[in-house]
Amino acid sequence: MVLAELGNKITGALRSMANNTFVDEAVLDNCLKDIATALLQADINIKLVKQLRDNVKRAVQIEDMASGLNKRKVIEKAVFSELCSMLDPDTEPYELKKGRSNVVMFVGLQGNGKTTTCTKYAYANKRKGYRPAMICADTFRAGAFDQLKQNCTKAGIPFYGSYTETDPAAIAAAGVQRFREERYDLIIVDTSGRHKQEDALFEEMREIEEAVKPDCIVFVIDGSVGQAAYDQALAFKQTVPVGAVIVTKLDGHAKGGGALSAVAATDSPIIYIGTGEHIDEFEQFHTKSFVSRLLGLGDWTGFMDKITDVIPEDQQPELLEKLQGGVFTMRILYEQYANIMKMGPMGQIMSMIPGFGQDLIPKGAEQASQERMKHFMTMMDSMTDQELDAQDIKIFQEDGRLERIAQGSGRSMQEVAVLISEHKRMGQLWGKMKGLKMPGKGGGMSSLNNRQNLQQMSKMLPPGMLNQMGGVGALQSLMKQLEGGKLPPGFPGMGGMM
Ligand SMILES: Nc1nc2c(ncn2[C@@H]2O[C@H](COP(=O)(O)OP(=O)(O)OP(=O)(O)O)[C@@H](O)[C@H]2O)c(=O)[nH]1
Repeated sequence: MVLAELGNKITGALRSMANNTFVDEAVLDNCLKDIATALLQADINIKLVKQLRDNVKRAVQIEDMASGLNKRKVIEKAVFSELCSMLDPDTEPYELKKGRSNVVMFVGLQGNGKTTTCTKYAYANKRKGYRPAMICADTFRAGAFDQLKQNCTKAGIPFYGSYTETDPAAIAAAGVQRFREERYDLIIVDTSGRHKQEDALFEEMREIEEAVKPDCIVFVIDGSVGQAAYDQALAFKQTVPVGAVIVTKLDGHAKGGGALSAVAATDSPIIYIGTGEHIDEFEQFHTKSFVSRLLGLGDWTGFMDKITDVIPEDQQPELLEKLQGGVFTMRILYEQYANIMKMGPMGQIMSMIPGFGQDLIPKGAEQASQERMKHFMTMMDSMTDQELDAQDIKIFQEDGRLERIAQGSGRSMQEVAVLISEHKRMGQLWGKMKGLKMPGKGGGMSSLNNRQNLQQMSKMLPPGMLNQMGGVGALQSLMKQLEGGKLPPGFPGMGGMM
């Protein structure tokens, strides 16, 4: 991600202050100059950069600072907090409400990733327990309805559109009415875009808004738009009441900064970012976590979001019970693989851990790991209930079992044997976790910043995940290194599934 370069440059500017014995006005000015240059190079709006510089200087008041204070730390804190303010409009996004039909309309220029983003948004909320449905109100682009249909079919989401009706507002209204009647609680309206801002597009947007009266309008913007992003976002906001922003394509070569400035233009919060073409490559946006990650400080909140996403709170006691029981069956292993698969790309998750970059797990290795898990799950699909719930692995030594599982799943007997030994290895790991306590609701889920909390977290992780990360010991040694102010060059034991 090119944004990582921005983070490195800002961190570099902050660290360079350590080269000076005394941190005075001149040192601060130099550091801020480097930070401003980095932000401008990332296409952040020039007015916002100037504001950040002025605000940090005002907040720090270096000449008046008491002599005992660690000036570098104060400056770092001020920069962190100004970066957060720049990305946080201080307005809350619309919160979806259960038990009613929430209508969310997506707007943005053509090609910015609207249709893909609508599907990702629907899918992310489906996983949270909503019943989403999508409407294609784009009659401008030939093939738009087909694209939406294809996306929805893959994601298992109902859709509505028309090949004959030419009025997008009429399609949107009819679709919303139908899905309301069918009691869908999240109705997503995908609108058309144009290559550029033009009156016809804005008029159409107004008509659709009028027809469906959405609860929230989401503005989708491509992360690579650059300095033009601010004016583009402003034009949309002046036409319809944009309430949230999603920045797409923050993977790849997007500089990102321009699109991030859309927050200031729309006065609306970023709710998600797109980090790839795949439906899973979509992350909830929390300003502080994002800035933390940008500066290489990790993102425990995002990390815990992912974990609580896949182990819903009501299932956590059940997991705890199994843990305390210390019996590790094939069925538990199956559930843990399913949890890991639900978490999405591992590289994305690892980048949320302090000191790790997105590039730690190469995409190829990640795919191979997912494939392997899928194969394991297919083999387990061919097991009987007796095998899945067996408390003693010896059952698999009985004549013909391995062969039957291999045949049923279309895998080789050797692969089934590998699965059995993997199960054994994981069972031993679980044995070590016997009797541990699970953090309770609000019990430090988002503030895992000390050793005790980190240990707690390790207890919550699905064992497959923990294994991928290098086990409990790896987490603890990571914490030790962090306490010592050192970021580790790599995570020990990245073997396991990878
Ligand atoms: N790398 C990457 N590609 C993305 C992301 N989001 C969308 N895309 C790709 O961007 C291209 C355009 O996406 P669409 O969803 O068709 O764009 P759109 O804004 O709906 O276009 P119109 O329907 O014409 O308005 C597609 O190839 C998507 O796969 C992302 O986060 N990362």
